[in-house]
Amino acid sequence: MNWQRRLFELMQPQRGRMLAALGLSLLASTAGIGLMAVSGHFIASMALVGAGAAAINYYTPAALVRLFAILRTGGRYAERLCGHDATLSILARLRGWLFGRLIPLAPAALAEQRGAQLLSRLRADIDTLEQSYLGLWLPSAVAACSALVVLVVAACWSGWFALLLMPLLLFAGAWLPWRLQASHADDAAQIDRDAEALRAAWADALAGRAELTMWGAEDAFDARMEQLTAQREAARARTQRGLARADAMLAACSGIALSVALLIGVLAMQQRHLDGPGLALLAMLAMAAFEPLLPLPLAWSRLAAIKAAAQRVFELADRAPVVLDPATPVAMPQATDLHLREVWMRHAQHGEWALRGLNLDLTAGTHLALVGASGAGKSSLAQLLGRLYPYQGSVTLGGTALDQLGADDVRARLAIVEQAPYLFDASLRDNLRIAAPDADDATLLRVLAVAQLDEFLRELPNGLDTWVGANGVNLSGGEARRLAIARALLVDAPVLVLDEPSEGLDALTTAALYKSLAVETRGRSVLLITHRLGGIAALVDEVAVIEQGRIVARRTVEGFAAQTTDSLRDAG
Ligand SMILES: Nc1ncnc2c1ncn2[C@@H]1O[C@H](COP(=O)(O)OP(=O)(O)OP(=O)(O)O)[C@@H](O)[C@H]1O
Repeated sequence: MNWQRRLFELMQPQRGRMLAALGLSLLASTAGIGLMAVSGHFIASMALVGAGAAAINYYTPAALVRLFAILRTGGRYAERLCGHDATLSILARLRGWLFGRLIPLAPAALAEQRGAQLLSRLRADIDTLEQSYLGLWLPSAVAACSALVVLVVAACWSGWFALLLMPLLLFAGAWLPWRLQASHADDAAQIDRDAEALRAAWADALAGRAELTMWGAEDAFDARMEQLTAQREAARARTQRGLARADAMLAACSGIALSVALLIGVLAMQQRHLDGPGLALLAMLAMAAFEPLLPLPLAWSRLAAIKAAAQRVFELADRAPVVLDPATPVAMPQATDLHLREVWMRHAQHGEWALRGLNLDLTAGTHLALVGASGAGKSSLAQLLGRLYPYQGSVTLGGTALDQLGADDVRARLAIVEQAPYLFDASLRDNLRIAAPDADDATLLRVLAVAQLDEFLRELPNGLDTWVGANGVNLSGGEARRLAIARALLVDAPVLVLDEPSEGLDALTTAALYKSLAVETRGRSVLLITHRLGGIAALVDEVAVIEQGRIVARRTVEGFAAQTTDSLRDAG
């Protein structure tokens, strides 16, 4: 299905408002043409009366002038109201539709997209698509219908006049805008590419300002921005020149039409088929016929951008989610033993394997640490358990395959605190309540105490109402991580997976955190992912070692500590 059809289908629910705006716009436009033509006739008649040449019926044309003027002004006002209402509804629908499509894609099917860049590009694309109705299709439809009305009126008076007017209208209303958009398609693509590159550069400049300043790379960065801006402006200027040429040619067409009308009109006057006011009406009609065509060059210069935006949006929306919920999820088992057999997983479809035939058992109530070097695959395992990425091999929870269970059911059993948890631009309370919307303040304070944030909270003048900022920017890394741990504790899930919870914490706080977590999670399973071994004995009973995506050893925590000491002694 081509992109226009799909776009129209998406706009279908707003069909009524769109048609109403079209009708009103057509009314305003034809009333404008009528006003010009009747005014010409009326003024010429009045001049003749003034010269004493004739007596005329004053009332009918005066009433028509008033009627057309009212219809033109009122129609234009109502059309704007209705058109913008339709556009805003289309915008809301497009945004909602796209958001609904994107949610199941993140993160696996959007692996190659950067969050901020994706967001700003989609925003720009949706804004461009929003213009498709009001900025392109509506003026085109109005111009076509108005031209048809003028041709019918002209044909009623003289077939020749209509025949001569038609090619001029076709040239100005169809060929000119089409030619303009075709000859500037490369410029439109260039503007689009440069805008995308500039958006990415701006996102980098804002996020990486400190690095750019620190390493003295600001000038090079600024030069790149300037080059992109200059390139885009050059393409814009070429398009503007094309637009100016098209406008001039349109005005020339209108002038030629006027000359044709005068020529035919004068000939008709000689044969006494037309009087002076009739000639003025004809001339004004010919000129006014081109008025609805004036927005067309600009409207059609938008076509390439609209097409590119639609194709990008549909390409993204058509992507299949990589992790699919089963059509009929199996009922959640009571048991919570977790078994992984020969599990392979990677982040991108053709990327490197992060887990390579991993085997791991976490029977109910076990507290296990997963340790390994950076890049060994620890976080990948947490992401797999959170059902964010597909896998090969067998993963069972309570004896049922993980991919047979509903994703929400799995998440209710498995609470996962990621290595870089996301915090929302909201208060501490709201960030916690995302996990348990009904939790009261006492419950929140209790889990914050378990996460060793009670002292921190006491020092905050606004307590739970403290604003954490976008992605917890107002908190330290360690505070943000502990807030995420507190949030996970609210779920009361039988299996808790903690990815590097001690990152950014001093040894004393780490020890206190592990101790309170040990009490809080008694009877539940814990998978502690870490590369910092200090203090883990307070929380876990066993340690599994991961290397290059496989478990290579598993020991009691005491056995592991003894072996590590021996290895260090041997190395020394
Ligand atoms: N989003 C991603 N896209 C592509 N590859 C990834 C992604 N995340 C991790 N990887 C790759 O997967 C492999 C395992 O990474 P993972 O983050 O699981 O390691 P880790 O043991 O948790 O390391 P660290 O202790 O440094 O966090 C690495 O080779 C890494 O480069």
